Amino acid sequence: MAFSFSLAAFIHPQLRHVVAKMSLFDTILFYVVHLLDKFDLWHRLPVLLGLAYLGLRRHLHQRYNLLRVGEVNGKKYDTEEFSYRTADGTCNHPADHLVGSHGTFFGRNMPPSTSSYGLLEPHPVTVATKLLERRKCTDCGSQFNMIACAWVQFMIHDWNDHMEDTEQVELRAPEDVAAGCPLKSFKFFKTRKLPTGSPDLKFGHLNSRTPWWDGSVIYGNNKEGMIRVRTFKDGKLRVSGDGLLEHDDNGIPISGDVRNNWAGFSLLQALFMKEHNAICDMLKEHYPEFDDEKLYRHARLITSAVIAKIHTLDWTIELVKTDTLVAGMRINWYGFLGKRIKDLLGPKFGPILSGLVGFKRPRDHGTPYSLTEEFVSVYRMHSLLPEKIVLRDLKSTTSEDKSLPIQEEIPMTEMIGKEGEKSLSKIGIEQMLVSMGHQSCGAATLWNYPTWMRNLVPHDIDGEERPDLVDMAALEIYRDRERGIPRYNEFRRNLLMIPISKWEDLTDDEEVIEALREVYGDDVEKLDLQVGLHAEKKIKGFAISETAFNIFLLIASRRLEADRFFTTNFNARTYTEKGFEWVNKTETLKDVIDRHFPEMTEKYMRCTSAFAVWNSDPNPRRYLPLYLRPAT
Ligand code: HEM
Repeated sequence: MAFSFSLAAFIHPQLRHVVAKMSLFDTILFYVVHLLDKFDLWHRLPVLLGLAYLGLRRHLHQRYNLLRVGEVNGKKYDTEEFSYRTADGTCNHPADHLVGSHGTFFGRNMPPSTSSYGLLEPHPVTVATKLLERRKCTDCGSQFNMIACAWVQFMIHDWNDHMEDTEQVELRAPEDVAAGCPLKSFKFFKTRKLPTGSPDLKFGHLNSRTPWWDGSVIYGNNKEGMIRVRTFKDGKLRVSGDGLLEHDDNGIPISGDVRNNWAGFSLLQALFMKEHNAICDMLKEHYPEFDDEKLYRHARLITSAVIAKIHTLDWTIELVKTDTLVAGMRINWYGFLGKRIKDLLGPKFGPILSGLVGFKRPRDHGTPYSLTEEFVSVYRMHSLLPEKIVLRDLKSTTSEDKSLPIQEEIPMTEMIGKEGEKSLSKIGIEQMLVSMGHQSCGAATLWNYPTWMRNLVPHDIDGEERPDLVDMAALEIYRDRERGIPRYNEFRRNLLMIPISKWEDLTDDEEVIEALREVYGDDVEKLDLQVGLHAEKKIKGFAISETAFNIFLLIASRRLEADRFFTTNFNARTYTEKGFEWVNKTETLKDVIDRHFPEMTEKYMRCTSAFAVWNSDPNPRRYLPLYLRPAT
């Protein structure tokens, strides 16, 4: 009794209630995680111990942070007949054809906010003006470049977008900040809110994109979208002669997703449509009996797996650049025993030893797959976008460190939407790709929200420009509140993380603390999630906050392990022998770039990953095996 009392006293008072709902086993795991959190220790541990911490934390999130929103009442179907990714994301879950399809509910990682603060408390435009708007562009150094920034939008447009209502809201800038705001007021559509029919979470929002990692950003989210991009010849997609996207008569790109596009995003769409077409050529050569439909279906499976693999083994490793995370992400794909053993023996030894990918059945931990409201919030990374694109002169000779002289600086406003498409076609795919490779992207910090996004022309779902401009910085604060996302401290408690009790727990930056006090007083509970995520002290090597990372830890695994085409059907039988080989041989974005532009990285890239700044140093050679390394 005395023992359990003293243990309870060890837990942060605001987290004691979470233990009440846990099993004894989970309570013990939670104590271990909490102890390491108290001393801010896990990321300083040697790789193996750090991995053990992440394993325990992920287990707890799988048990306590997956909430079902609404019922999915699809049918059972013949999984053999549907051994391909459908246009609208149906027929992936083995027992319910609707799970994860276009137009289903977003799930949740935690209950909606319980705070009593109003939608306008403090006013979103005040938060945007005093804490978010960029003062001067802070970049990510050599860690992350503009390809990495475009990549994350490329992923978001594969996974999620909220359906809108037909009713509009208007936000007016409060008088004391209005003079500093490009828009004194702006209008936008409410998020569409629907009853779920379930007693716990009564309302929910619908996802207009298929949440599976199915490449819908290039293939579309339904049948009409798919028809738009296909040539219906040899399985191929429509790509223009200059290697970029084709456009319709209104100047809108032909691609799976065209909303709020910019040149870098379109470029990645074009690159992976080319990848799809190259896969079609390869398949046709080896399987001449395949018709257009069969070529398309197999090429889609293969391309989607290549994208998922690059995100897991290349992009994420650059985002959270520590030895522990390199090991963790590789274990997600290949397992603890590594690539060589998996290639040799197959995924025989379960998810930890052989990886989540190829596991014999998908796992959803009792909650049907969807992406979540909180996942969307932690991916609000518009501060990665710069004020201008720095174009490099490819005609000049590179210096020894592969640096290139600057040819021109183009404001981002000329790189977005239809105008951006025109700029890109003048620049061309190669110059744009190399230039993006050489430019560092913005950092996820306060006072770094792009100024041009405070009077942005948003698109509708068809890529048409809307008449009402929006202040995105303020809109994002409003969106989280409107969707019931808990504020920062409640969000952390729900993620079993230690909440802050004073501003100094969040940051050492005096200037930031002063500004937080000006907007929120001393009430740390009022702090908006976005502000907290951007203000939080970062773990060494992390380009994002630890709070955001904990959502990634859960969902990055879930996107793989819940998907039939990354588990039961991740094999040569479904992908074809040659297709499976294609996925196995592609590890990084550099591999894809090398395939389509054979001389580019050799000539212009010095660093190891195509997501780092290209003229920066490659990763140093390390002799100690990864699992034996001390903390980074
Ligand atoms: C030029 C580039 C971009 C433009 C013009 C743009 C614009 C927009 C707009 C207008 C919205 C909808 C706002 C609303 O009504 O709620 C949005 C949503 C969003 N954007 Fe971007 N964005 C860009 C790049 C990015 C990047 C680089 C990221 C990084 C992850 C990103 C992440 C998101 C997310 C997570 C949402 C919320 C989606 C949802 O509601 O489900 N965007 N963006």
